[in-house]
Amino acid sequence: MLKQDRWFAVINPHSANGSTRKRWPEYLKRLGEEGYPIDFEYTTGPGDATHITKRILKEGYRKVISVGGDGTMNEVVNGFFSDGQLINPEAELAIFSHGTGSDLIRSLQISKGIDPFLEILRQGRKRTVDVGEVLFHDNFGQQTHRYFLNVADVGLGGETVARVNQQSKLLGGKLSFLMGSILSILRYHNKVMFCEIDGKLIFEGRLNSIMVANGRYIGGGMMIAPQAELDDGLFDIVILGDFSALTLLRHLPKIYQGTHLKIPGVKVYRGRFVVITSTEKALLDIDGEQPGQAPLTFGLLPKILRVWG
Ligand SMILES: Nc1ncnc2c1ncn2[C@@H]1O[C@H](COP(=O)(O)OP(=O)(O)OP(=O)(O)O)[C@@H](O)[C@H]1O
Repeated sequence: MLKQDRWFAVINPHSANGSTRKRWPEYLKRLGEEGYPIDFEYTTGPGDATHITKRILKEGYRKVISVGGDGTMNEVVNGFFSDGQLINPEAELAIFSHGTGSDLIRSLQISKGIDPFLEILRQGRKRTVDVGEVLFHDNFGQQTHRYFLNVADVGLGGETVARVNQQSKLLGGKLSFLMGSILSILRYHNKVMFCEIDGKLIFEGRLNSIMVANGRYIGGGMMIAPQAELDDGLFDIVILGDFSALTLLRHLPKIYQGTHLKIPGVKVYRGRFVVITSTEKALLDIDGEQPGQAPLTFGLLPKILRVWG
């Protein structure tokens, strides 16, 4: 079989608290038995999934599987691009979610596990989805950029992810993020931010956080942008206003259910270009990773990436 017809899996052995390394051989065997022989490589550390993906796409592979959590998927998506363009516009991504949080597959309405994954391969269903791009300052103050499929946010989410990712996620994604969120809500101070959408200043003042959403879920299952569509060519921008910690904690169940948009102080907009600045240090979260901080400039690449599922 030619490289372009074979699947290549990029595997983060460290994901799901290390269980991915233990279980991959059994999944590989099953995939082979079902008629899907798979080439693969384990990542060796943060950022490696991007390098591996770029390399194999340049070698001629076209079908890539991300095996790990949301962080791995984000790194793999970043590997589809080089010099601001897709390395191969025909390339395709399948997501075998084996992490703790799994917010992207919630947005794609894919279930976890080898059987639903095999079903996706058998059915051959694909969607062409939008990809977000954000320019930001990394934690050393250098300007850099990153692509994302799901949700990027600034403010409380950035602080929560920084906290949760420093700890083990042995309690599972949902509980780890819930506890991280509660601790962060109690310690966080709302920040003055300015938000411009498609050239118009739509918000200036003190607020809790701004979500720039392509998908719907963050934080291990909070439906933060219930109306977002992965392929509508637009971001849903959700602003959580100047809430006190107690008010936010009271509303937390509504955020999990996606019924928070009617709460006074929550605002939703749609747009394609978003600029966010802050007078204070405001941390960025991209697909569950915390790579830097504001100022942020977002753009959307409409219907650009082929995803199985
Ligand atoms: N070989 C490796 N060793 C250690 N860390 C790695 C390795 N490969 C990748 N990473 C890093 O592991 C981090 C977590 O990965 P990932 O998000 O896929 O798993 P998770 O935390 O279990 O899942 P989720 O984000 O869905 O909760 C990422 O920041 C990634 O860069």
